[in-house]
Amino acid sequence: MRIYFCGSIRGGRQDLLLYQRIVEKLQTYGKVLTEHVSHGDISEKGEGAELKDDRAIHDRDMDWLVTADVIVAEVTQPSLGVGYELGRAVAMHKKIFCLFRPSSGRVLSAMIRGADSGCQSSVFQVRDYSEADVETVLQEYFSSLKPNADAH
Ligand SMILES: O=c1[nH]c(=O)n([C@H]2C[C@H](O)[C@@H](COP(=O)(O)O)O2)cc1CO
Repeated sequence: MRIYFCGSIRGGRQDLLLYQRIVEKLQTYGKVLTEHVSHGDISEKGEGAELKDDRAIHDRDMDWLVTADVIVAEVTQPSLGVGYELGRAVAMHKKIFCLFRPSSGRVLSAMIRGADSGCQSSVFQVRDYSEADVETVLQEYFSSLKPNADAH
């Protein structure tokens, strides 16, 4: 399974340690295309600071998004890039799982929460969770996916 993980970079790196736990868990289900989002050496300046120009980052990520079987996004730390990736993924009819921590004190954007139709089979799902439960929540989601998603 090809998994595209979305997490804040220029929106702020406060949740980096949690992204690392998420990516580690996701790697037990398949290939994480955007593993770099969890790398501690990428600051809130982004990869572009040393490595790549912004167009190269955008085009590479969109190519990965096209090939992804499922998108997992940690949406607690607001990020324009994550919002953009999710909008593009919706247009591609991808399966999307968003994770939000109410304990942050933030209120999730209506454009993300409102994209979840509320039914369990929705292709766009938003899950409220607490940090301690992140692995369990991911396990529940991946075991609910149809077996043919594993074919890649
Ligand atoms: O350097 C980067 N590399 C990269 O892959 N991204 C992608 C992956 C992340 O899920 C998302 C983060 O967007 P933002 O930087 O606006 O928080 O955009 C974003 C940046 C910087 O904007």
